[in-house]
Amino acid sequence: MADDATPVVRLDGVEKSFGAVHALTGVTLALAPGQCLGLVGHNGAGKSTLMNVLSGNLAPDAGRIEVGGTDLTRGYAPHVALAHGVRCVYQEGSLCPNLTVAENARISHKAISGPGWRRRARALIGGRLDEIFPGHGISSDDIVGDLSIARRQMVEIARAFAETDTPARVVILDEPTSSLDSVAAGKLLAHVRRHVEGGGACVLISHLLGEILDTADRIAVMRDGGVVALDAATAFDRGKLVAAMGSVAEAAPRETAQTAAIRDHAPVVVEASPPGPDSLALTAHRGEVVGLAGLSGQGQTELLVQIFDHRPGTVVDGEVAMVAGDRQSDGVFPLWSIAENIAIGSLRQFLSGPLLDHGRARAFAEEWRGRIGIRTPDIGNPILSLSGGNQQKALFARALGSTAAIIAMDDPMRGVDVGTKQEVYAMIRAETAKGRTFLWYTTEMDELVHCDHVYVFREGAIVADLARAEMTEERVLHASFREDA
Ligand SMILES: Nc1ncnc2c1ncn2[C@@H]1O[C@H](COP(=O)(O)OP(=O)(O)OP(=O)(O)O)[C@@H](O)[C@H]1O
Repeated sequence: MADDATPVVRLDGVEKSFGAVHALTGVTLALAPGQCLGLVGHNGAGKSTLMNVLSGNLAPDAGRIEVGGTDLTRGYAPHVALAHGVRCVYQEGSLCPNLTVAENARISHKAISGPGWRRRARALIGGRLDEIFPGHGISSDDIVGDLSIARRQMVEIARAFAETDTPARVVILDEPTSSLDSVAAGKLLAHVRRHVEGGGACVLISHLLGEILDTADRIAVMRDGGVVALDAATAFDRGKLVAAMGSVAEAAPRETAQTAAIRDHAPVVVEASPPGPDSLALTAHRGEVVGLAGLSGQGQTELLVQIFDHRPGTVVDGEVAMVAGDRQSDGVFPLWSIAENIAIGSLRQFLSGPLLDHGRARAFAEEWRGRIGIRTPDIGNPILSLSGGNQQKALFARALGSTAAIIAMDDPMRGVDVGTKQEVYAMIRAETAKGRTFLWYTTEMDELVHCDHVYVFREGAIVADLARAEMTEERVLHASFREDA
């Protein structure tokens, strides 16, 4: 780490507003070569907006942008940022779904052109994927839209680190591990360290404070559009970060005794079985929190969808609501308002004869905005005006506000800040006390403590059923890999 070197990037007094929302209120931040800067803050704090300014996608209302000691403020744009080696892995993904992995690599590497470009694009992206995520299972000829969200995230990351005519001087990673399981996340974070130790620079945005503390050299904490703390990573611990972000204390996992009693209740999902050979079957009781774990893409989402759809062969006693993890593809209605996105899960409650009572639907959404803390000046604004984490909160509100007895959650905490997570965990506990059942697929190992028991998935089958008392990260990982692998 070279603290005294010329900053590779310097932002000075950057301001940005969207109508009444002051997303950035005068941010000054420098990044040295050979440094990983961790950036944390609550949902809507301004992290993505700041990175969109740095990558040239948003013009600031005021302030200066310097790259490599040169003032580039006037005319700064994505192609200027790229030409100066500033790369960005976007939270919502920026790949073209109808193109192949290699074609997507070609789009951001214009130096690959002329005869044989396809072969070179394949080699470029394939090589980076092999280096960062060995065993990734992605072909350079795969159509991006056919890949799981985790694999799309891997391609996006490999593309940002790939180098042709300009080196990757600064790689901005906006919640890069949100869809990766713990094994793939570990590979990425090890690569980030290799990158900075080789003289590159990274900005790492994450709501997983452990990975920030373990990976970053310096940490900046943002709150309400400004940087409120900035220091060496060693000066922080989890508690200090949480306090600087203005978040709430952590909820305790529920008692094992409570868990045992639930098994006496009637099952609401009976023997739901994924198609994999020799699979155990999933059973969930009234008032139970059932975890689905394992490496990502092992059939967890497919089983949730099977239960959500009440497909033949699955006995489900009650209505099911789903919280989508891949919010861009399966969750938000992008042309609708925040209020409409929340109320759509409960429309029957708002029927007045054959007509919809819009006033009641809006009041319902307004109530949920307060309960789950969606940061917006107006619930009638478009859903896409919300930060990523706040969009995810709207999806929670849609499911929790419905009358469904069973809530299926597909890795639902992607992009949700630590404070909100604690509030959602508490809401889940309160709802189970009223008899609701939760089926909860998570790629965050820490969340499994909130489950009564956990099914571990491997290659489309359930291979283990771990009770709370016997659940450790080691056991989950052990079951996630084949004995002979
Ligand atoms: N295009 C936009 N139109 C209107 N408001 C926007 C737009 N983009 C961002 N905002 C607002 O700016 C504020 C900062 O959003 P930003 O996405 O930067 O937050 P964030 O810290 O990245 O949050 P998260 O952790 O949820 O990703 C939020 O209040 C958000 O609603």
